[in-house]
Amino acid sequence: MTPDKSVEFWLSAQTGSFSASGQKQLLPRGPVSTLAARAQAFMNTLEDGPSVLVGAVPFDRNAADFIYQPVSTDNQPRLSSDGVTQATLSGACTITPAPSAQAYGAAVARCLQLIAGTRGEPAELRKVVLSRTLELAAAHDIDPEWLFGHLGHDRSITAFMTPLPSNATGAPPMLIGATPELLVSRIGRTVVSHPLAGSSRRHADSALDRQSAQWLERSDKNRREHMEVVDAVTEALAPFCDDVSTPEGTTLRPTATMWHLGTRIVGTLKDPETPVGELVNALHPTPAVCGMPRERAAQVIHDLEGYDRGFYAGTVGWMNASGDGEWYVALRCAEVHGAKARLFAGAGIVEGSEPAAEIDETSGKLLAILGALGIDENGHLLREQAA
Ligand SMILES: C=C(O[C@@H]1C=C(C(=O)O)C=C[C@H]1O)C(=O)O
Repeated sequence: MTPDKSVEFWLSAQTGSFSASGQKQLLPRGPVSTLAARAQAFMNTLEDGPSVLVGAVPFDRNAADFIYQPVSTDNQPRLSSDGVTQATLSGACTITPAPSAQAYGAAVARCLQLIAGTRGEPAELRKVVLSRTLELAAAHDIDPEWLFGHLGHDRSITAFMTPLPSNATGAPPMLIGATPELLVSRIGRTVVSHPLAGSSRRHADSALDRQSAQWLERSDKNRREHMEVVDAVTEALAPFCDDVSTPEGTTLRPTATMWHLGTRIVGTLKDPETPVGELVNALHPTPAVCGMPRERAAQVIHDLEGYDRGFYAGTVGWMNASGDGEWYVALRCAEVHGAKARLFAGAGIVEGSEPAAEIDETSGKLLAILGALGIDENGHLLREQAA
């Protein structure tokens, strides 16, 4: 089944898809620290409509989220892209990298100096996730459902689409993406988080592809970076859960364009009343998208990136009156508004990172959304893909 125009919110995972139509009532907006309390107050006074909230939390913990009660919700099998025929944007488009790849490389180099400069200090910087963006201007409006529909080609990811706040009248901006990363889910007492950190590119040639995966598995730098994220998530969940464990250990997680190291972390709530909003607050943003220590890394991101991430590297999901919910990290995504889109990708910078490799890694991550748009990083049309 292909996306329905009246639907504004979609999450389409391997296990099935969840969609929500219409916006009935906005949750009073606020920072993530008050999310659980606002959601609770909302549910307590709810008179009609679904007892579900959907939407997005921005990267900045102090910025206001955009979460609402929809008019109706639906659960279906995973969306397939089978009916989606037009494979590329129609007409010419231009892409302006912001920053340029070269300027991004310089920011990575600066970041490495900052990391080295704090070595030995009590709160030394160990990791900063730096991102870059591509500004796309198309000849015609980009249809959010069309783009979302194309993301279903990659069955390893969770495709998402959610509206964003807007001052203007007309269709709101949408955040649309193909995330491989679960921030946290809470169903009953079971809590799951599946952080990723450590990446290498996929290749069409199968021998090269295998080599890239093996390199990642054996890379000490990536393993260390990954374990630090796993430790941080485990520590953040520990106060809420009895037995936090990693049943499968660390495994290779492929998407269509990237290899990642991933670890599924599972716990059982001590207090069955703990709602998912409280867990989102405890975890967001993890070092997979911000860095370590969190506040110091967030400051470096603010100083070096030079733009507001908005909802990129935030979290997108749903929660209900029982406190259940699923929240994914908003990655491999674009903010789409009319004929314009802004695409985002970042990479974790640690001691030993190399600017050229981080430029290449972010290019690989951008391919998730560029491929769905049918263009390359320069805005050139890719060959007509099989739909
Ligand atoms: C920041 C992004 O990805 C994150 C960073 C990763 C890394 O540095 O290895 C891996 C997966 C994600 O947690 C992104 O896709 O923009």
